This record gives sequence, C-alpha cells and structure tokens, in this order.
Amino acid sequence: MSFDLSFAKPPVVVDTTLRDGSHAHRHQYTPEEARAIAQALDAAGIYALEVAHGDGLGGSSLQYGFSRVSELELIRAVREVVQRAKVAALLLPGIGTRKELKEAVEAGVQMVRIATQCTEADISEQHFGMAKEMGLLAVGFLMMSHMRPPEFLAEQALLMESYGADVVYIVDSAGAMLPEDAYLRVRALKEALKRAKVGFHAHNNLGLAIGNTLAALAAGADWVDGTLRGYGAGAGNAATEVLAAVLDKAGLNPGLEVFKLLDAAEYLVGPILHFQPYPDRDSVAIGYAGVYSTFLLHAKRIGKELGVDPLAILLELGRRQAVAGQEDWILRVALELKEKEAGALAD
Ligand SMILES: C[C@H](O)CC(=O)C(=O)O
Ligand SMILES: [Mn+2]
Repeated sequence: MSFDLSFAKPPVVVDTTLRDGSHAHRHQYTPEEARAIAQALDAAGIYALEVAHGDGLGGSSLQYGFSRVSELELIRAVREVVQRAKVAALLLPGIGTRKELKEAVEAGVQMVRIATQCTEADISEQHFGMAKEMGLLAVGFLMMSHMRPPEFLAEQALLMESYGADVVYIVDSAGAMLPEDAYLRVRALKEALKRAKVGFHAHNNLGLAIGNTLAALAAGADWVDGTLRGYGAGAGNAATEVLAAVLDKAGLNPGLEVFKLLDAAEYLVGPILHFQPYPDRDSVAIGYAGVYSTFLLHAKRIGKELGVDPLAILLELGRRQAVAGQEDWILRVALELKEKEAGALAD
C-alpha cells in the first residue's frame, strides 16, 4: 500500500508531554517543570497541551501510581503561563468522575479528552454530556484501536459523535500498528463521521510513531498528538519536535516553530527525563504483542520485585488481551509465571 500526502492538510497538533509523559515521569512532575514546558509549547504555537495524571483525572492512586503534586496544581501552574494554547485534560470514565472534571475546569481546563477502551464507547455518553454542559471542547479517545477492525471502530466513533464529540481519535495505545493499520482506521472514521474531526495518537513501540502519524495524515487525519522527546508510555509517542520538522518538510506545518520545539526538547525536557523512551527489548515486545503501553513500567517494577522477566509478563498479558484498567492482572500474571517456573524446577 502506498500513501499519498498530497491531499493531507496541516493538522491540529496536541502535545501531551504533561500527561502521556507523566507515565514515563512516574507522575512526578513539579509545577516548575509544568510551567516551563507549557510556556515553551505555547510560544512554539502548539494548539493544545494536555495536563493530568498519566491515567487521566483522578488517576493518582495505589493502582496507577501516586502523583507528586496534584494535577489541579499542575493545571493551575500551566494556565498561569499559557497565552494562546488550550489546556486539555484526559478523563477515563470510572477513574475520573464529574467531581474531578468540574475541579479541572475550575483550575483552567478548556478541553477534555474522554478515553474508553475501543469496544466501550457506549460508556462515555454521560461524560460527553457533562463536557458539553461545561462548555468544553470534547474529544473521544478510542484506546487500543489495533484490537478491532476499521469498520468496528467507525461504529464506536459514530457513537461518540452522537454523544457530542467534536473530535474522535484512533489511539494506538500499544504502538502495535503498521502504517497501513493506521491509514485504514483513520480512513474508516473519516468516511463514517458526519461532523466530528478525526485524530491519531501514536506510540513508538515498533519505531513507527512518526511514520504512522504520516499514514494517518495521508488518510485525512485532522488532529495528531506528540510529546517532547517522545516522552510517554511504552517506547513513548511521536516526538513533537520531530513531527514539527517532518510536517514542515512535507509542506504541512500548521504554524509550529520548529526550532523553538527543538530547543524545548533539548534544554527543558532532555535534562529532566527519568529515561529516554525508545523501542528497547521490553517496549518492542509491547508493540509486537499488542499490550497497553502503560503496563511497561509496572511490568518492569513487578518483574524486578518477583524475579520474573518483564518480557514474559508482557507477552502473557498480550496473549490474554489485557486492556486499560486491568493493571491488577500484571501482578497476577507475574505470580503465575513465578509459580509455573518453581513447579517446573521442582519436577
Ligand atoms: C490512559 C492512556 O495512557 C491513554 C493513552 O494515551 C493511550 O491509550 O495511549
Ligand atoms: Mn498514549
């Protein structure tokens, strides 16, 4: 399959360093870090930046990891410095509720991205209703979209559109898609949706985040995501600064200042990285087996504690088709693998 960018248009670019990057940063962002990153993104012309716990509003918990500083404080810090960009937050129904959304809006959030498993758009009706009632720009996030075919995803996206979504995203949470997968999924949504725009959110577990984003643009994607230095779950996301340079070369720059983004990535985010996400052994396994990227650090920590290879844990989670919200399976799988290994040794 070949992709033709000649019909692609300059996309709306959303940066999620302060939300997807929160996974890699183990939810330890400080208001000073958030302020500096937001100011730089705003000055470079980013349309919107997302700020929240990695697992969305209300994510700070034993299950998902405690934040160092409340996300409301981070949102307020960002709002103090941002002049043009919209401030967005992510909400996973069941983790975040009306209370968290209301507080986030009071702190300055103007746009909410409502994320469901790609088979469960129907649980988001109330949340889109709430978002619209609060006057927010409302965006749907169909997570783990590699797990279902394009026509199925188009039905789910239509549901979100009927609930009031302004944009619906194909989300490659596992970084498991090939360019053709991204293209066909975005195309199906473009053909099905009547009003809502279509977005694409990439992960780099197979080293394809930028390539898949280009394939999504060739299919007509209106919105795309990035994070500075690709700082995000798994092998990270499409790096915003790289995406900006690529869009510029392709004649698709929506007004981003490439060199300001390169400076922000190099001098602001580079020095504070807990680690540079890249497709290493365990994160390639995530893309290969189609596992939720957020599971990477949990699997590494639990694997280390129990002496079980994180790669084996991730592959087994892929076999069981674990999805967002099933973080408790990671420990269960690790314990089962350990027991199995002990049994095999005893035999
Ligand atoms: C809660 C997840 O981190 C949302 C996301 O960015 C993804 O599924 O990818
Ligand atoms: Mn993500």
